[in-house]
Amino acid sequence: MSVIAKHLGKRYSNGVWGARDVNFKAEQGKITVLLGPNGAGKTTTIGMLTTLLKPTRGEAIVEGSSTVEDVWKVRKLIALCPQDIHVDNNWSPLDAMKGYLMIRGISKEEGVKRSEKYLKLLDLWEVRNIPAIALSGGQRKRVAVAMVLASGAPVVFLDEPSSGLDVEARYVVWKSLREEANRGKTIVLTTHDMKEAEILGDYVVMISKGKSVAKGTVDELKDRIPYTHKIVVKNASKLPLKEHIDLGDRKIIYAKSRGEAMEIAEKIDAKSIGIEEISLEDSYLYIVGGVGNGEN
Ligand SMILES: Nc1ncnc2c1ncn2[C@@H]1O[C@H](COP(=O)(O)OP(=O)(O)OP(=O)(O)O)[C@@H](O)[C@H]1O
Repeated sequence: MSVIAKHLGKRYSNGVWGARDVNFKAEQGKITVLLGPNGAGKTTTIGMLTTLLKPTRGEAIVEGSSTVEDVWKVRKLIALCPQDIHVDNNWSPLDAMKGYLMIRGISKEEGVKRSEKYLKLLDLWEVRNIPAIALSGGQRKRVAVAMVLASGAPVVFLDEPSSGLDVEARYVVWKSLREEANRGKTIVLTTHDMKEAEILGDYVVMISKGKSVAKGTVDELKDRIPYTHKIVVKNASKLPLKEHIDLGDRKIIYAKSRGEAMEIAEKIDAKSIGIEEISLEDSYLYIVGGVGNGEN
């Protein structure tokens, strides 16, 4: 099952372009991550891919079917975990899951089986009978993730599935998403968290100001930056070097090798200084910061 975005754009009725030109292909058995800051157009893109929003331009295609012309065909193939989740306050996680699966046409017996499996997988078994009003925000979020994974839909979209989760809960969600991808699901998720994209993304699509500006595996995206290491300087008011990125609490200088990084580091007088290999965040700053070439 594949998901294709082709020059996808959406202009809202107030004239704002939520997305301008998004292009990518999400493949079966892989986790495709749409990575971008607040307001980049990730939710708008997910809306078009899931038939909730009609594109103003371009095409969204799920397994060969257009999300505009074949709405119901597409809807049968997909499940969506939205950014803002609503679980009825009186329903327990177990009831909510069973109800959701029933609506999706899954038999009662199978629904119970799947609910149990995914509540355990998402570490919700202990709270399965507690009314949702008594759950934490993170537990509610995990209920929603459990629902879409249990749906059996071959294509799953998740809009910021781990925002608001603590470290432990994030790992639980990440592990369950990886298992589902390994079982052959096509997973498309959004995040603004570089670490999440780096850990989870088999394929990462960087979105900036409504456009997909770069895409590829994490390693491919890292190769777009002509550096291998960075010197991270904390609490330094001034640096003797002109070329650095100022991130407020940290200042970053890039180097083409560990040796070069060590040479630069020796010249800097600061209390806290470290040398690190470059990460996806550096690649993002390089590409989205306008130094790299845009791509579509
Ligand atoms: N219903 C709407 N009507 C008008 N403008 C909208 C609407 N929804 C989103 N926008 C605008 O479209 C742009 C993209 O928003 P979108 O929610 O898609 O971004 P995002 O990348 O998902 O951001 P976040 O990480 O904050 O969720 C923003 O400028 C936003 O203000």
